Amino acid sequence: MMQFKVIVRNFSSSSAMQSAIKNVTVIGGGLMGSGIAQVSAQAGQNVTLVDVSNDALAKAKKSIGTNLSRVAKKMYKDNPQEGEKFVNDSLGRINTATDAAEASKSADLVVEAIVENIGVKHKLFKQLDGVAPSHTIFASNTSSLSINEIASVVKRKDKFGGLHFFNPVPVMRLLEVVKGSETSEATYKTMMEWGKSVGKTCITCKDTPGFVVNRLLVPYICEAIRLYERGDASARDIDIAMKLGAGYPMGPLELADYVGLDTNKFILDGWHKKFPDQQLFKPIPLLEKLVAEGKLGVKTGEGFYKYEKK
Ligand SMILES: CC(=O)CC(=O)SCCNC(=O)CCNC(=O)[C@H](O)C(C)(C)COP(=O)(O)OP(=O)(O)OC[C@H]1O[C@@H](n2cnc3c(N)ncnc32)[C@H](O)[C@@H]1OP(=O)(O)O
Ligand SMILES: NC(=O)C1=CN([C@@H]2O[C@H](COP(=O)(O)OP(=O)(O)OC[C@H]3O[C@@H](n4cnc5c(N)ncnc54)[C@H](O)[C@@H]3O)[C@@H](O)[C@H]2O)C=CC1
Repeated sequence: MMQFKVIVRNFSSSSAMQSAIKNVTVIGGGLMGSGIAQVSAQAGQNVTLVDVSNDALAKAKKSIGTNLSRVAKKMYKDNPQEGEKFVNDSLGRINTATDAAEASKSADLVVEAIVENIGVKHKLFKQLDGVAPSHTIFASNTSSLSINEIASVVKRKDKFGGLHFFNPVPVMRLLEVVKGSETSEATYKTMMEWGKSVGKTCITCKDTPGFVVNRLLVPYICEAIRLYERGDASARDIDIAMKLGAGYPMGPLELADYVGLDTNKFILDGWHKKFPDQQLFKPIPLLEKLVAEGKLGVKTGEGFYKYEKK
């Protein structure tokens, strides 16, 4: 029987592939930013994790500590002392800050993982472009926006690309490396090398909506929400169906809650605006309702399901 086993690939500083990137600034300390900070620190890089919210930073540090311990337990199962050192060394490489401009002044790479909103991303990158060193590469972890459009506000368009991670970052092995129309070969090569250095298998994508994974995954999740909304099956049964019938580790509604219903809605709204005739991207009343009620999934304790608040 084929087994679906989640494999955590661990890259300590000693085993990591060398990367030209030593100092990484990760902007946005939510679900994704905290994971990106973790894998970078595990790989021996100096990380500054930035968020506008001190609460988010405190939560991020706590979850990084917990997740590093999970990694250490497996990596150093016969040597708990080494495991503790790995956790402390990795945590010690992560600083936190609330001033993105200041935090970018010493960065070789800035990875942005803030809210999926083009206006907010533009404001951030425009500000950083004026202060970051000229060699600094800018990357967005956007799920659905165009890398060219995000890069349109910076002068360093040759040093701008997409680095799209998957949730949970420490576990999911893929990194989509997105080349914008003006991303230079040198930037692309550095991004690919950096991706490998943080333990990911990198694929290359053009700057098309959703790149590879989300162009397939988001319509699938949306169709599942519509199926549930129509009352064709219960949430639980839809999820069981896709886990047992298609071998997915999570059902589509569980996955929507895991990704965040706000993020799902941002993606769908953006694509609907761009492609109003595409049926798959039409707004979903149930999704709108849940988001309006603040039921964003795991992160708020309720979405399609209820969760214990962490
Ligand atoms: C929206 C976008 O732009 C793109 C996206 O991200 S789309 C979303 C992509 N992600 C997915 O599709 C996730 C699908 N789900 C899964 O792969 C799995 O359900 C899951 C990895 C999330 C959890 O797996 P699980 O078996 O149900 O739970 P659990 O036993 O807790 O975890 C499995 C392993 O991962 C580890 N793990 C889970 N989360 C972790 C984390 N955040 N950090 C470190 N390790 C973690 C656990 O320690 C465990 O390790 P062992 O098996 O060695 O003990
Ligand atoms: N949730 C997911 O599964 C995935 C999300 N993404 C993308 O990653 C990005 C972040 O998503 P999540 O981590 O899920 O969101 P999140 O809501 O968990 O975290 C976003 C964080 O950014 C902070 N923030 C907002 N504006 C900021 C600013 N101007 N400067 C600094 N910090 C700011 C917020 O305070 C929040 O802590 C989005 O672009 C999303 O589309 C990509 C892959 C998967």
